Amino acid sequence: MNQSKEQRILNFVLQNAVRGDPRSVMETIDKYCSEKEWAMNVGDVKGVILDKTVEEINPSIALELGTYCGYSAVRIARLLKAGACLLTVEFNPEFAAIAKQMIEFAGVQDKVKLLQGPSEVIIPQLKKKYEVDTLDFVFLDHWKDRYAPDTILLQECSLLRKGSVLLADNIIFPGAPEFIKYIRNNPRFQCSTYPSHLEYMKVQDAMEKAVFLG
Ligand SMILES: O=C(NCCCOCn1ccc2cnccc21)c1cc(-c2ccc(F)cc2)cc(O)c1O
Ligand SMILES: [Mg+2]
Repeated sequence: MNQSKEQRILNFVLQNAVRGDPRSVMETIDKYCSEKEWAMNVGDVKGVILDKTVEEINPSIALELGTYCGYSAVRIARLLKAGACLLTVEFNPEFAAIAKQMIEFAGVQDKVKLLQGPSEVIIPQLKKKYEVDTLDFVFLDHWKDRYAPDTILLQECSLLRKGSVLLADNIIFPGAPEFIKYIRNNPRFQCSTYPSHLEYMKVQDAMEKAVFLG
């Protein structure tokens, strides 16, 4: 049975990156996906916006929706302080299996908890099953039509507190129009837009940051 693109990305990392070195894993994925096969990692350009946001917040507890191959999980986890944790949610079991290996190879597994399933099921479980109080940071990078309903669900589950920061990928391409309409007109969020480019392409994209005001 021939390999998936995601398996080829993982194999390239296992053969070319330095075990235990998150920066090496990120660079190797970016090299493969810019030179050989495009893939929907947040990438090295938007990745800098993600880095700056994580460093500014210095979260104790972060949630990522959309793990994929684990690129942004490695990217976020490498910046987390001792004792901090990233919960990352992946719907697709094959992608989750790839990401688990990627996260372990990078050596950040002690900071990352990978949860496989749909966000609408997992978000309501975060408090009781995963012992979350409130989230300091949420990175939205999953189905673009789930950004708005999941932002509402996070509020309904009391998972946001005054100052919680959401960062959403792809608000230009593929786009998340319902989310933008919801969040920019909502007095409970302070929004800012970070124009950028689609991963590995010269196509315009942007990230949206939304601070929950409580
Ligand atoms: O579609 C994208 N991401 C989402 C994946 C599925 O996510 C499903 N998924 C993952 C957890 C999770 C939890 N609950 C429900 C669904 C859940 C995505 C797509 C593109 C893109 C850009 C140009 C193209 F020509 C084609 C595609 C770029 C991106 O950066 C993306 O992030
Ligand atoms: Mg994305």
